[in-house]
Amino acid sequence: MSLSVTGVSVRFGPHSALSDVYLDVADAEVVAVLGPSGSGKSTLLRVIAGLQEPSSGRVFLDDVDVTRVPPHRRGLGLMFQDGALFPHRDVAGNIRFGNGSADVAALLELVGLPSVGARRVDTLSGGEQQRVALARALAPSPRLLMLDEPLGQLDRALRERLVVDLRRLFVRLGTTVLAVTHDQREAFALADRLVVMESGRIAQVGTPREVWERPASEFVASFLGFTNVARVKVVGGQASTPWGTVALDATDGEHAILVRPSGVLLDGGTEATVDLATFAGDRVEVLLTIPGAPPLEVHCPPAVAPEPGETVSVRLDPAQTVVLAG
Ligand SMILES: Nc1ncnc2c1ncn2[C@@H]1O[C@H](COP(=O)(O)OP(=O)(O)OP(=O)(O)O)[C@@H](O)[C@H]1O
Repeated sequence: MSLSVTGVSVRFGPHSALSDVYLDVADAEVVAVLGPSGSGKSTLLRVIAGLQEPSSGRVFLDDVDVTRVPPHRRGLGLMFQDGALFPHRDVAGNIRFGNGSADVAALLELVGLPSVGARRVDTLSGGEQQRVALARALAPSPRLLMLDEPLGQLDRALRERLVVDLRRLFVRLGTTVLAVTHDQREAFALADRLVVMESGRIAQVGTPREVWERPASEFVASFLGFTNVARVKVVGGQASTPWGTVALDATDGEHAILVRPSGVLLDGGTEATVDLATFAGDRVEVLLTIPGAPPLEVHCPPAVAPEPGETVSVRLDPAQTVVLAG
């Protein structure tokens, strides 16, 4: 099922939770909605589900205007944070709730939990409960599945395992999926395309690779965890950054740039002092200080990483310096 949101705004009194949002999702596409707390992610999902009336704008499912259609007649599968399971009922009873004719055994097989149908929900682990909630959302055979923090409360290792299962399941079912998450790694692993939200507006839409390689703005770059962001002046293809000059393919004038941590080379140039070195498995994340400049993050292979207090000299790799739009 395709989805189209056109010009949707939601106001709560003087506060705008969504401002003029446009979004198209193709049939069978998996889209993740990312953004800081309060940026409007849940409100967007609630508008699409019919749980929140927009102040203006429209929602189309397969090109049919459903803006005034009640939630239960939109044919969507919902797995929302507040749609918790009934802990004292058994798994089958939870899945059948509101889905009388559901094939419980087949749904449990689908989410990788065969033979728990008779178990009480409160005897299942957190990860198993998430799978049951997913089975319940899939029970009406929705053509658009909407998930709000599907792996919300789980620990990192379990999330990473389940996200792979989810991705496989969505590909197999061919369901269109819109999933809200605040976890960018989860979004990258799950989605064909990402929507990054900022204060009720869409800050960027693109494939995970596009968003990672070319963040559209300083906001998106910072949200993705990049710290080496600065406003620079470009003259004749040379950018003067607080950390030294670098060749930059941009017009003369002011630009916002991002230097990837792997694009800071420790082989000559501006002198810097190592402030912090944090071991992160396959790399060491090093924070450098240059007098008068913001901190500069660099990722080094563990074998060659400098120690705190050491002096190094840095050079910026033009291939890893990106111009940001906003
Ligand atoms: N019913 C409501 N009444 C008033 N304000 C609301 C209501 N629902 C949401 N808001 C406000 O709208 C903004 C967007 O909220 P929303 O829940 O969509 O954000 P979110 O991105 O999903 O955040 P989180 O990641 O914390 O869940 C917030 O500032 C929130 O306080």
